Amino acid sequence: MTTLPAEAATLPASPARLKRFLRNPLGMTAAVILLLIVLSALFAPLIAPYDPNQVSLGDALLPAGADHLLGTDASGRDQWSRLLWAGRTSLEAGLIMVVTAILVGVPSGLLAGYAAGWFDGLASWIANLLMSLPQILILVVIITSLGNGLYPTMITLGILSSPDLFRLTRSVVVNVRNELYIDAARVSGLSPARIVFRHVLLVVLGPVLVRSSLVFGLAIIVQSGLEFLGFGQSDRPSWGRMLSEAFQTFYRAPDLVYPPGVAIGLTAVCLVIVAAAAADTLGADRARRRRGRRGAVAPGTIAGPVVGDAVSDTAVPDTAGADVPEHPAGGAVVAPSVGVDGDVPEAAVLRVEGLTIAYPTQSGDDRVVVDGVSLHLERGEVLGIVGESGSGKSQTSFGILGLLPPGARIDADRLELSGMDLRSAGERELQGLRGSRMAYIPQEPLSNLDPSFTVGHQLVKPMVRKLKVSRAQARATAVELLDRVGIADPRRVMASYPHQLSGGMAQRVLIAGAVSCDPEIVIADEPTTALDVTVQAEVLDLLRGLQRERNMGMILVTHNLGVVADICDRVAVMRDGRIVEQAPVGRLFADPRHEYTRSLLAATLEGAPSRVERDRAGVSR
Ligand SMILES: Nc1ncnc2c1ncn2[C@@H]1O[C@H](COP(=O)(O)OP(=O)(O)OP(=O)(O)O)[C@@H](O)[C@H]1O
Repeated sequence: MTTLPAEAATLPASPARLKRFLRNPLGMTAAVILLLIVLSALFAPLIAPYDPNQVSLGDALLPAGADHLLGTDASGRDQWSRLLWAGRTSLEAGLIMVVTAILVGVPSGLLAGYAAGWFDGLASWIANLLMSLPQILILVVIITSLGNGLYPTMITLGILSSPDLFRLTRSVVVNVRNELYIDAARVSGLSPARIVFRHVLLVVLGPVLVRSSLVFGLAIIVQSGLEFLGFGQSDRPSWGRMLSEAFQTFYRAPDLVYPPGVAIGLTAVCLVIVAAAAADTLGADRARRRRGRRGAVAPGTIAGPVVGDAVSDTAVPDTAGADVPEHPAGGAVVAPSVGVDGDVPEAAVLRVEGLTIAYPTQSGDDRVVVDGVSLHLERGEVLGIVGESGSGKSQTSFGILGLLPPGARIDADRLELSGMDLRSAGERELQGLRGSRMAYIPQEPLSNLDPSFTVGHQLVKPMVRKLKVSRAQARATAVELLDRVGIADPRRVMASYPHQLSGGMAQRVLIAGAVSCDPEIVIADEPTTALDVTVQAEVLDLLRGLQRERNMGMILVTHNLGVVADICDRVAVMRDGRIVEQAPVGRLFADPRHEYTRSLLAATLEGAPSRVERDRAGVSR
């Protein structure tokens, strides 16, 4: 998670995507045919030589000729004019159905997939119910009670086909919501609604558009079928009605079935081909991005673990900052931590006292994962939190940021940022603090950038929103920041997408984003774990440099005592949710007092004598 990839207002320009689509000859041909069909329907009043309903019994069943391009029907009506006008009805019908299906299916799918919980259960149940209902029976009931107008019929059909889009949207959102860049957006202080509109909707858009074209084709076929069966308005020509009428005179004029039949078939087939070509284009795009994420690792960097692992490893919360529930009075909070926080200076920017985080278990007891942790952070200070995996380092960080998942119970005697009590802050207030006063730097740089937006977008938007500066100002600051974090060609990188960056570059971008709104504290959670050793040292130097320049308080979560020795002022050693020892770095390395600290140091030094022992032996460092 990070403060950075918060917002992006527009869809990224995608000339490459368009080019790929244009290079697909089948898709292009189908798109052109569709366009001609739509234009001819739109301009029917101008193009059609006759009134489509003008009966002239004297001209009945005339063959195709100069006067009547496609001949006439049994009532002497001009077939070409009827075909053009009928296109309007059929396309309008398709549009009504597809728009209804989108309006019903997509928002509900977004909400169900993103918020989950009871709404997901209810919406999925309704979708299953709609899919199991006999649709033709429902249509007959609707037509009988509301009449056979185009709107009631097609809206009903739209509602009946919305479960398809609901399921598609929901499944895409369920996948996307676990992406780290969505967590990053939460840390940056975006509300759930903004996250959905800025980040999730964009990912859903492609598959939904593709599926909607198929629904459109289906709508035209279904509407034609209904007209063929005699449902529909007799005063409005449609392809289905033309087909039905042609069948009535089939033995006398069999050719009359061709124009409406070809129009229905051609439109439906073209829609399917365009949908398939669009799906191919988007699929190639996604594959490229995935390859990019795995492969866009520059020489000297290594790819990190897969996203899913990263999420579980770091126990990233899975929903936007839930309201922080109280720890149950007298709950299963075990003995307080034996860690020592020393004297807390009045100027401390962050004060945490007795922080306890617990999760309910199936047996009904609480499992305490952070147990009475007390720590503080001054401006300009770097506090390292070290400890083995699962010791509660990340949970402590998320507790401070107010980003624990639902179900987490949190309690603290004190939790203050510059004197502000975070325990009583509401979710909106916390959203306001995250990304501006409290920033976060994650361990998975590439996964924490939204692949859909350029680096520039992802740097500029949070500044515009949080600092209320103009886009131009934010852009200028972003370029300066990229330059400061050691990116060689900031303007080019601003226009790049995350898959075009190496892991080290992406982490520099995230660091630039984290400090862009001048936070009071930065929490860096294993910021160098996914990077190559050579890049690690540079990134640590960068972090230390920025932290000093901007006088920020920084919490550095790490497994690595070497990193602590390099850049931390104080260090807290965690084990099993408790701080077992907390001391200035020099003291801790020279004179580790807790047995666990000594074992950590011994493991780090791989059997080498401790500094105390070396000092005693007169060995200089
Ligand atoms: N949502 C959750 N529900 C229940 N337990 C959780 C949840 N998230 C984390 N935990 C537990 O909390 C404990 C502390 O996890 P945390 O992620 O803080 O460890 P960590 O020290 O940061 O480890 P690592 O260095 O591997 O990231 C772990 O035992 C973990 O299983």
